[in-house]
Amino acid sequence: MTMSSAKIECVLRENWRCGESPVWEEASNSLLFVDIPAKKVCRWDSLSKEVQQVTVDAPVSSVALRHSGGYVATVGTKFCALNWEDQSAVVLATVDKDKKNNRFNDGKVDPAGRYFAGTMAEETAPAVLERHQGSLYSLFPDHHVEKYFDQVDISNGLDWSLDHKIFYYIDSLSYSVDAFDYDLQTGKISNRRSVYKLEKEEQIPDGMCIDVEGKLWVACYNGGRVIRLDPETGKRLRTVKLPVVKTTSCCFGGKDYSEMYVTSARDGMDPEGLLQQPEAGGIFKITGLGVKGIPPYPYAG
Ligand SMILES: O=C(O)[C@H](O)[C@@H](O)[C@H](O)[C@H](O)CO
Ligand SMILES: [Zn+2]
Repeated sequence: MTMSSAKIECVLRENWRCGESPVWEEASNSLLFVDIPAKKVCRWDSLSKEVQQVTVDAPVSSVALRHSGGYVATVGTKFCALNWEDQSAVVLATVDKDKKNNRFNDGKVDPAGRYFAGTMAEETAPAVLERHQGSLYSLFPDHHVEKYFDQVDISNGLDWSLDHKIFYYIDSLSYSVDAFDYDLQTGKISNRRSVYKLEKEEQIPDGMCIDVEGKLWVACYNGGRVIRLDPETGKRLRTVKLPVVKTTSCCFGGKDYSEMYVTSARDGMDPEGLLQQPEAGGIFKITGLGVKGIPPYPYAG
């Protein structure tokens, strides 16, 4: 089998501090993403190339579409509804009330419209933090929150298998991509196991998304790459390197979800690294991968 050759282009060079949570919004031909420490939710119009930004009052770690309009986002330790027009955020639920140093990290909506997101202790430097402080939660459509487990270091990438029977999850400092059995009816998870352990040069697993063939794409923080994994065999199928080392997350978007978008960070880089990687903190578009993605699910509440 020949692998199609990928083309990588930096489409936005605004040098975000920590770009994360890319989400394609088909209705507006836009890429949504966040800059966590800058407390910004951004929307890049792929046709006009304009970026709009909404600034919130705490680190914002993920954003998702909302069925009833607008978006939802994880801000600090709160699940919020975001109204783009008047730039307001309404709190839907708060987690980790006893953990003042915690914040949410990555989040994504499941195929039934529940918004999953996990927490972590705030970092003093990338991947330097008090360990085991995080938990994984989901916000149900009726706005109640369920907690799945605690003892998480850095709650990160997540997605669901195409048949909705498996939930994939990354706790970054475990250097593993894990799977759980998933019950879509109840939103319950069980039977945790590892499907892939990262190799040393792949560094820290961060954001993740699934493609139409059921294979997983994982952005490797400090590894400057996205890797494609077969969760059934545990084998890495492909490595696509990017011109920046702090690749944080990935999603499919564009026409028919045939393009991949990758976010990156510049926080934590020294002046020399920034000189060598002027596109650090940019948003990248990868075309010619030869495989498509699936549309993101909107929050149902
Ligand atoms: O965006 C995230 O997931 C974290 O908030 C970031 O700080 C880094 O990606 C992390 O340090 C890598 O492990
Ligand atoms: Zn992340």
